[in-house]
Amino acid sequence: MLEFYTIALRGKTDSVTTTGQTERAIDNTSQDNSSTVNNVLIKQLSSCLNKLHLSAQYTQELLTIHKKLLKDTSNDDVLQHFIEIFDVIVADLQRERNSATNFLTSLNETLAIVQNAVSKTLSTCEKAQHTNDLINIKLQKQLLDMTGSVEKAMSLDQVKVDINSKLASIALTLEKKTIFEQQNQQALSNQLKDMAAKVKKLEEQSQEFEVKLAEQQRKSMFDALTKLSNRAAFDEYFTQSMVRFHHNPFDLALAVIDVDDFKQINDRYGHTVGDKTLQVIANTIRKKVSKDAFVARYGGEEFVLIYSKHKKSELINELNSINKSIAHLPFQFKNNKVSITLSIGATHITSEDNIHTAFERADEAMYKAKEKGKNQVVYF
Ligand SMILES: Nc1nc2c(ncn2[C@@H]2O[C@H](COP(=O)(O)OP(=O)(O)OP(=O)(O)O)[C@@H](O)[C@H]2O)c(=O)[nH]1
Repeated sequence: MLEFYTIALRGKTDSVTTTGQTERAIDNTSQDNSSTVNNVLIKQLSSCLNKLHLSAQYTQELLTIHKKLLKDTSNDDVLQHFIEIFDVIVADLQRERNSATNFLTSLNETLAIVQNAVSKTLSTCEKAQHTNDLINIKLQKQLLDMTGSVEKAMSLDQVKVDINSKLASIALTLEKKTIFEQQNQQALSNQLKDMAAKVKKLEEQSQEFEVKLAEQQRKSMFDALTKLSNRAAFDEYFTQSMVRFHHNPFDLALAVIDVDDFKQINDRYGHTVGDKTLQVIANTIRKKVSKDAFVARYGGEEFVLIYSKHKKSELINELNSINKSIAHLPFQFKNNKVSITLSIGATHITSEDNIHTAFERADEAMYKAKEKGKNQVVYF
């Protein structure tokens, strides 16, 4: 993004300089410059957008604006679309922040309620202990009283009367003690039930959040337009494959596919047709490619494949077959039959390779295929 801003600023300064000059100065050369700057900016922005993972709603909005951006060429339009794109990105970041903030707030509230319930339960227990101690003291006093009365009694009748009255008091105290204990137990059990419900709610909230995070993580690895894995998923898969390869070498191969003259499709038939074409190409590659190969949209009209079990000749055969399938697709735009071809570069990974050298070699092979007239596979 920083890189992108720098280019944007440079583009803007250039355009400001030219507007202050004479009419002749704003000639074809400056228009060419401005359009080149716009193209560089759009390319840079497209690459930044490919790395962004917004929600479905905002991805759709982004795609719509991106389409307009590719179509409109005037400086004002391009600038306006850039602003719209930034607005969408900011809105999505705000949404994500709100959703995380809401979850954390509700988690905090529930935790506070649970903490409150725990201290209430502890204080109820302490109070109950205190009341129990008081009742026990009272009972001990009543028993002591009874012994004293027996000692002080002058006749058996007086002993009988005294003992009966003291026993009645003791029975009353014991009855109170039982009632108190029952009530206390009920209150404790209610508080525990309440607490269990709160903890359950907390668990449910955490699970919901986990599901949301997993879903977001899953979406962040897919390309919204073609439904293939995206560049982030490719980077992760390729890095892991490289680690496995260097640990224990196997037939690891990489293919870079670029659609030939795709700009013409956009320019002649519009970006919606361009998008649909990319979807059809992606679906065909997905159907034709071996089950164990990994397929991703690298960005724009570029796709990448990673193979783990193909030797050179099998690999080239499969890539040629994919190329043929695409070339035979019956595209028809505005009553024109159009044939679409691919330039494909492929290479096997060697023990000297890292992810960059391997990718560069496959990319160079793809450019070689373009140089040699496109619609072919080149293996380096
Ligand atoms: N419709 C549509 N077009 C896209 C998308 N991403 C990139 N493009 C377009 O793809 C085109 C790529 O053009 P170039 O890089 O000039 O390449 P090309 O026309 O395929 O020419 P060669 O590579 O030389 O065969 C540009 O016009 C981009 O605007 C997309 O998501 N949808």
